[in-house]
Amino acid sequence: MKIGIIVHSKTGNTLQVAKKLKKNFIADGHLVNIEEIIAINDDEREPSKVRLTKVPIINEYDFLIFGAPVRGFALSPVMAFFMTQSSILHNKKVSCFVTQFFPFPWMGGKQAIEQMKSICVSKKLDLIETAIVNWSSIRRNKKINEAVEKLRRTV
Ligand SMILES: Cc1cc2nc3c(=O)[nH]c(=O)nc-3n(C[C@H](O)[C@H](O)[C@H](O)COP(=O)(O)O)c2cc1C
Repeated sequence: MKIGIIVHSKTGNTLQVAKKLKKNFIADGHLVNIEEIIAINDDEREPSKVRLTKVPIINEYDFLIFGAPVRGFALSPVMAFFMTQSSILHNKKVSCFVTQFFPFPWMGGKQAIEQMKSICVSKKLDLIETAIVNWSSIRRNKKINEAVEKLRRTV
């Protein structure tokens, strides 16, 4: 299967999880690309005002994984903008994950995932699985491995 891991990552945490996921998918025999979303105004808080410098073409993938950081108890505006404006084919299979600094999912991770879920519903995407990685958790590595395994099983 051809898998696209679509990532917004400023300080590298989300990208680190994406790279681990990619390694696992390759071991499972899939074709995998990481596509980074980059914005000129990465700190913009209003999704509709985000301006992207790099817009990945994602229609060629059979399965999409979206990965993004939590910003201000919500999904990063850059990912919110990309997912909302992107002309993704209806019924495409997707999974989503977020990374957040705080140790508990209710401190932004859950809210960000809910946002991703509602974008998927509005785009008629088939959302298969979601995962949250809490970066400051003392069990961070375990959480990364659990998220990777969870997402890996969905493909
Ligand atoms: C402006 C801003 C707001 C943030 N808000 C939250 C938050 O509400 N909850 C949280 O747990 N982490 C928050 N974080 C931390 C990031 O979600 C976390 O460090 C994430 O793993 C960064 O991912 P990246 O390295 O891929 O950019 C925030 C970071 C920034 C820069």
